[in-house]
Amino acid sequence: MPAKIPATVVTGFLGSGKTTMIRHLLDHANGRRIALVINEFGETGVDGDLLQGCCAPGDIIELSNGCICCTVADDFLPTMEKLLARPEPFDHIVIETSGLALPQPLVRAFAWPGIATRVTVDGVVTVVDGKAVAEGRFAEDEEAIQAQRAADASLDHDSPLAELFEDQLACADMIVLNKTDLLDAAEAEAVAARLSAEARPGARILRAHKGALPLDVLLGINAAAESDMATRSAPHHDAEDDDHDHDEFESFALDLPEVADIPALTARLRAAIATHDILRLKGFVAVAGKPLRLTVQAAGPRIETYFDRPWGTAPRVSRLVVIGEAGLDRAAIEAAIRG
Ligand SMILES: Nc1nc2c(ncn2[C@@H]2O[C@H](COP(=O)(O)OP(=O)(O)OP(=O)(O)O)[C@@H](O)[C@H]2O)c(=O)[nH]1
Repeated sequence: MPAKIPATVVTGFLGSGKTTMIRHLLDHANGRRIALVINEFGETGVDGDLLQGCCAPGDIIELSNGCICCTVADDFLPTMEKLLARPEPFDHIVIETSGLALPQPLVRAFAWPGIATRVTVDGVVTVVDGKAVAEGRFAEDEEAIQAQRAADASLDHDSPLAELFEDQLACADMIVLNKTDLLDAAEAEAVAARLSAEARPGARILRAHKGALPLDVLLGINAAAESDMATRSAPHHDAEDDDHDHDEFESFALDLPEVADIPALTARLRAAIATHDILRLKGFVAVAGKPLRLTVQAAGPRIETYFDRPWGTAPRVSRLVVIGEAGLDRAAIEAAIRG
């Protein structure tokens, strides 16, 4: 029987640096043929666009019908079948889950008949925004939990952000403590200690800047993760409990006219993010007089803008995707960003 194709599942919260790490990996693939499956939260795909040119065009598949962990049977398995049916086999498959996905249901799908004999999960790599952890963005608000429990004795769950974070860590073979450039030595130590307390035994924790880790470190872990799922659940979950919906989070796209003043746009974005607790914002903006499109990225409070490539024949449409916990005040956010 031919050897199974190894697949790496890359997970990690919104904006932690998954796409950046994968871009680095693909740029250093040294001729290895890697297929990429990308899943994003929200209907506008930004990651696939950012990764264009890294693989042969047909080797990137975007799944945009909702979060991969909820659409495994309808979307993910047929996609794998198609990849496996290609006449030229891939050396490796990399799957970037959405920042809101639970990795467990996806990894479990690799045990399904039809897939199990042909692919194996080489490893689950969880990317962590070290600065966000240091700032306590995934920490429990103990007072709020106690107040909720006091009000409803049957209630036994943590904040959606904290639960997701724990689930993503509990599944990992390797945890990438990313964004070390934003941490001092003591913060980095404290974050690493927190991660190792929540990681499964034996999971490696690697520090990284912009996810720049060698391919041979990220790939080739040989974990066969689909075969030991019982060890990959966070304490708040039963081993087989994939119960998960995304009602706790929402996203919308916002179209803008051409922008003349980038610092003014950034200031409006900063104010909107702070006021409305936006978790993630990303997209492309047309700037007056500029042939290149402006990529705009915000992970929590930090905003990055850079010109990446000419619009070419694509319409100069400025579009930003906004993601936050459910209940975003869309009208107010739109007004704040438009100015
Ligand atoms: N300062 C700093 N920024 C980083 C680092 N790695 C990634 N970023 C930035 O963080 C932002 C989000 O990075 P992405 O790679 O798009 O994150 P992601 O996890 O793919 O995001 P989603 O797919 O939306 O969940 C971008 O602005 C990156 O340039 C890092 O090591 N340091």
